[in-house]
Amino acid sequence: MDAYQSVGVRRRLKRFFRRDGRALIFAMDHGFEHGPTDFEPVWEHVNPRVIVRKVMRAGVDGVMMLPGIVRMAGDEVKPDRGLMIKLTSKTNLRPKDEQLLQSQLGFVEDAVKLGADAIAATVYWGSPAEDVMMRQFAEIASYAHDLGFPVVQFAYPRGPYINEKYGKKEDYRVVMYGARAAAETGADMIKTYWTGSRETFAKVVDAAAGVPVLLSGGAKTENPVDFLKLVWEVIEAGGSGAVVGRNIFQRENPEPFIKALIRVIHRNEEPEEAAKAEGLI
Ligand SMILES: O=C(COP(=O)(O)O)[C@@H](O)[C@H](O)[C@H](O)COP(=O)(O)O
Repeated sequence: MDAYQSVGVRRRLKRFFRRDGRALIFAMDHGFEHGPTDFEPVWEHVNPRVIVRKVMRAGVDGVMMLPGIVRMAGDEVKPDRGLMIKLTSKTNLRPKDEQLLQSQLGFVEDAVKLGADAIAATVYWGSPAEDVMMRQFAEIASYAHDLGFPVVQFAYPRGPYINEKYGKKEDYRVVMYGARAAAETGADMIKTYWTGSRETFAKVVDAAAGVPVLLSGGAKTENPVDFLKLVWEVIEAGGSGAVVGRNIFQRENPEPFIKALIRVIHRNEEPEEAAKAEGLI
């Protein structure tokens, strides 16, 4: 028989994924991590209740937020969607070299009290502060697993040595390394960068050895079809979906865009076809 906790981890993880094993998750930690200027393109979305209501209506599978935003807008998250609460972050206000550390800003108990279905933390693999973030992740994961909660790792290679050795943090060799390190540290879901091609992203998925790998959205693309194409490549590479923030909340009318993303992720529709069906082109 399974330990009780294993059942909890599996059940909660399923709240994010549809039967196809894929998910579209809305990310909204930007007010803290990038600053409220990220919301300026569509200022009404600075209010989490407004944007969360829209993304729920459009059909996202889950949301990711920091604890205080869950307190403000958690009631808007429908009970049949996954709620991911992230317990580490950093502001953009720190001195640059200290931005290679994410600090813990909440505790597993807080996430449990707020009704989390999964608990997330970032590790900047290769950062001078890697040791601190590894420990944070280990402590969060150990306690969360004990209580039956899955853990999500934002596995981001980042730091001066990576730049020196690989030229950029999106080099597939380091993204793949980060994904592997996430799997080896007990992550139940991994969020990471796009590596630039289907072939290289497929290697990242392989390196994660069965732990679902989701794309971290990135900056908004002017042409919505370009982002749909990117997500299409992720799915073709064996990725399990995407965690998307700016490409959703920086659009004046995010609902048809989300519906098009759902068509690509869950119905295997080609990007142009999905965009046409939702009136984006
Ligand atoms: O991971 C984050 C920031 O990463 P960054 O330091 O900007 O590379 C999160 O703030 C976001 O949740 C994540 O980037 C997803 O949001 P978008 O990139 O799609 O806006």
